[in-house]
Amino acid sequence: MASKSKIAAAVLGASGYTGADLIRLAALHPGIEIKALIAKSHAGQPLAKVFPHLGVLGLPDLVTAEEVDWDEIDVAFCGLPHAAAHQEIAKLPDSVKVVDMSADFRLRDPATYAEWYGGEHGAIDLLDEAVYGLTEHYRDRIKDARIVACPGCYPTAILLAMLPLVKEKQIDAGAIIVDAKSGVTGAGRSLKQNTLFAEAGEGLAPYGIAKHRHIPELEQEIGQAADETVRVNFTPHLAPMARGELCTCYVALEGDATVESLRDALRKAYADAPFIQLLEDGSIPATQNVRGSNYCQIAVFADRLEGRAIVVAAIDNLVKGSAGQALQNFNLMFGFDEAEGLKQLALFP
Ligand SMILES: NC(=O)C1=CN([C@@H]2O[C@H](COP(=O)(O)OP(=O)(O)OC[C@H]3O[C@@H](n4cnc5c(N)ncnc54)[C@H](OP(=O)(O)O)[C@@H]3O)[C@@H](O)[C@H]2O)C=CC1
Ligand SMILES: CC(=O)N[C@@H](CCC(=O)OP(=O)(O)O)C(=O)O
Repeated sequence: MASKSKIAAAVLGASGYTGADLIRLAALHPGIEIKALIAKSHAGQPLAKVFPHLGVLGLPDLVTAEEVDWDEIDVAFCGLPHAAAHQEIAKLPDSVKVVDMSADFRLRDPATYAEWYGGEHGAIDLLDEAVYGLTEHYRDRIKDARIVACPGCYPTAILLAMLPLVKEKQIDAGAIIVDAKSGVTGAGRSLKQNTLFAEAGEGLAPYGIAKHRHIPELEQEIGQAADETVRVNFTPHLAPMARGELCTCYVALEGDATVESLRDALRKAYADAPFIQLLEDGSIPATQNVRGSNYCQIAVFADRLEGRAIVVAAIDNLVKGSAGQALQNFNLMFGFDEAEGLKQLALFP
């Protein structure tokens, strides 16, 4: 049993990459007791066998969701593939709060979900109660939510960089062009040809050009901030590294906006944000500066093209882009300091 002062947590998808990083972080959180680790094909195995680096924690073996006594669980962190996530979350009792790292509750319009995710949403009734979990922009709503839908890793970095500029009308919300790179852990732990070392290890290639499923998520959030329908140009690339995400955003300035006024907008938006690091001395955001940490580095640069600027954001896809942000949202939902359990710095170099 969890001691009364601790929140009892279950991790759905404990044999996946987001699940593993969630366990790594949550196990050291003073207010959490991890009570159940849930997997599918790995159910029945000791955690130490699935992830030897987590064996030192002495946590229970992996089980199926059916084996868990959900009356004992206060919160479920969900690191399941989309579609499977909403099916499993719909089975949980209302007494369990949910921090979902999948895409299933991010899009508010079920028709948009069906269009981009290749199938009808099977838990539409739960969509209404889900709050978008971009912590820095939804704090008040996250505090009272039962289900929090953590953003995708690319949208996390891009929206953190873009939303303050859109809200302050510093940039044209309908003319944002994003060139993004992700490490291969972004694709999960299951075997895929394009993430084999031989095929990803020494190359760089775009994918999902003009049709990646993070586009509707970006358009939903940027459109809401701009109060108009927008289209976003977004091209992700698979980069030869395990972790990390770098998003370079090319923007058109509005009115008399300048590089300085863009920096002012970001400074104002993130004055009280413990994990946003604004680089204003010419330093360049880089994945190696945030690796293993919950920080997002953002910097604004002048463009040689008149009336334009370049905004660069870097995160670790498995921390700020999923498990770290999930824990940050958990902290708000359960009344902890937002940074509890997340204060470690990047593992550099
Ligand atoms: N990787 C990343 O950088 C990010 C991922 N996400 C999202 O988080 C979620 C998890 O991603 P990630 O950890 O990378 O994925 P992985 O492929 O590494 O892990 C998936 C996990 O889900 C379990 N699983 C797979 N299919 C089912 C099913 N049908 N029913 C129940 N459990 C199932 C697997 O169990 P088993 O191994 O036992 O079969 C495994 O534990 C996804 O929705 C992803 O889109 C979000 C942000 C960033
Ligand atoms: C490298 C890679 O494949 N990345 C994943 C994004 C992972 C992520 O953050 O997003 P979701 O939660 O929406 O899956 C992709 O492009 O689909």
